[in-house]
Amino acid sequence: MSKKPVRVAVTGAAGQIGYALLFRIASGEMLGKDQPVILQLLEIPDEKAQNALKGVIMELEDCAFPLLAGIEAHSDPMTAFKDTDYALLVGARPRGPGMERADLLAANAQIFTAQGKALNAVASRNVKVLVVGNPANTNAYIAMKSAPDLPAKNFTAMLRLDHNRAASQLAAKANFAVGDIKHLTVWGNHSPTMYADYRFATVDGKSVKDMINDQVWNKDVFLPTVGKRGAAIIAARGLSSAASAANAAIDHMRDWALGSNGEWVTMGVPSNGEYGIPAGIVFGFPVTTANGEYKIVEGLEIDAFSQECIDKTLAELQGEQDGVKHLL
Ligand SMILES: NC(=O)C1=CN([C@@H]2O[C@H](COP(=O)(O)OP(=O)(O)OC[C@H]3O[C@@H](n4cnc5c(N)ncnc54)[C@H](O)[C@@H]3O)[C@@H](O)[C@H]2O)C=CC1
Ligand SMILES: O=C([O-])CC(=O)C(=O)O
Repeated sequence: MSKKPVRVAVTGAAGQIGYALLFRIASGEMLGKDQPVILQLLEIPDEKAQNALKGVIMELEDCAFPLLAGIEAHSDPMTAFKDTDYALLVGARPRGPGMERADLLAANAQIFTAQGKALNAVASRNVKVLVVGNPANTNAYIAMKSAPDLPAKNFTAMLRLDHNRAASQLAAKANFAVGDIKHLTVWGNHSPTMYADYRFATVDGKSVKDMINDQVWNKDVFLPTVGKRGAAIIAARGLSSAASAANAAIDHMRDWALGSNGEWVTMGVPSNGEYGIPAGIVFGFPVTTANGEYKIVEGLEIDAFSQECIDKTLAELQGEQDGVKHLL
């Protein structure tokens, strides 16, 4: 018997990430090749954006995806999020050259109070929320705080792009296949302060740290390369990363919904006090996922250098949160 369709809301659906994301969701890459989906697409109530959304919908129709059980266009989050099971909050202003993601807070924060309230009012009580719009951790925090009737744990931020970037840099450095790396993580904020940590990573049971054995490369090359990759892409493309961001969003939601088979993945999730991160801060952690739930990997040793990195990214997140207090 075929499965009942689930509802997937995507905001910013006519934007560049939206264009790289929707077709993959509709083809079953996110929730499985046996899971029908109804897409609930939100764009701003502006003629140009709504027209662009119509065009995207025409293309989705023209793909004749067997799993696409319905498509809706919306201009109001209160209708877009009705009964939604999954919400991918992508719609927000991207940064341009010379900006940091935190510079977007003023422009984007209000989007996430409104959308948090709408999710609180009309979404499925089990909705799984992924915030992609930047600054992603703090926007997820805002949405979570604006939705007091939904479980806080259901609000997550995207650090998977950073995780994937780190895996790729390590594979190139130590000459292994990128898909073979296990136990990698990225701690903290989706910003240049993030701490990509390969101390526990292995390939075929061998330690990646031992294979590389170069703390200077870690500190002076690897961490800045991963941390500033978004800016490097903006400098090269004139636009922020879109296909790789969409791919990371698919990875994040797929693993959350379908499980990571014991493997670590990185998700930005509200802390419960793990590793000394104050409760409620949306922080990148190593997690494993099973049965639609994630679990933070606990008990890892944090050495002095790692603690310094974690403290730095935490301080930045606390500063961002202080800056949005008046909205909550
Ligand atoms: N967390 C991450 O790893 C990444 C995050 N991003 C962020 O994702 C966001 C979207 O990026 P792009 O798709 O490249 O931008 P874009 O400008 O191409 O598209 C954004 C779309 O969102 C729409 N939008 C704006 N406000 C909205 C609202 N209140 N409700 C619904 N739709 C709304 C716009 O009309 C536009 O069509 C940006 O904030 C960007 O910085 C981008 C890459 C990676
Ligand atoms: O850097 C940006 O502004 C877009 C983004 O978040 C990324 O590519 O990591």
